Amino acid sequence: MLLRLLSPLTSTTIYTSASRPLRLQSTMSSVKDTVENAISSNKIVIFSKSWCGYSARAKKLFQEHFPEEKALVLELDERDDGDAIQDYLAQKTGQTTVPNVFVSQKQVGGNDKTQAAFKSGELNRLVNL
Ligand SMILES: N[C@@H](CCC(=O)N[C@@H](CS)C(=O)NCC(=O)O)C(=O)O
Repeated sequence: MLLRLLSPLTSTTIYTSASRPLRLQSTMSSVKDTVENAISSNKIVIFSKSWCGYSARAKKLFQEHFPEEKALVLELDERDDGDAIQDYLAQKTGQTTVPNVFVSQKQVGGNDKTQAAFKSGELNRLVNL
C-alpha cells in the first residue's frame, strides 16, 4: 500500500485505493450510528439472529415478563449491514455472539447473562430506570 502510494507510475491506483478506505470509513460510521441510535432511543434493544435459539430465549423472556415494554429487535442475519453491526458490537462490548442485549443503554450481555439478570432482579431494575 505504501509502496503503491509512493510510486509515480501508479497514480490511478492512488485514487482507486484511496477511495476504498473512504467508503469503508463511511460504512463504519453509519453502522456505528445505527447501533448507537438504536441503543440511545430504545429502552430494550436485542441484537439477534432469526435462527438462533439463544436469541429466541432472550426475546421470549422480554415478551413474557415485560410485555408492556416494546423491545427493538434487530435480526442481524436479515440485514445487509448485519455482519458489520456484529463486528461493531464486538469492538464496543467485547461480545462476538448474539443475542447482545441492551437495557436502558447498558449492555446486559447474551442470553445466559440476561436470564441471570432477570433472576437476580437486575433486569427489572434496569427496565424501570
Ligand atoms: N452463551 C451465549 C451463546 C450465544 C451463541 O452461541 N450464539 C450463537 C448463535 S445462536 C452465535 O452468536 N454464534 C456466532 C455467530 O452467529 O456469529 C448466550 O447465552 O447468549
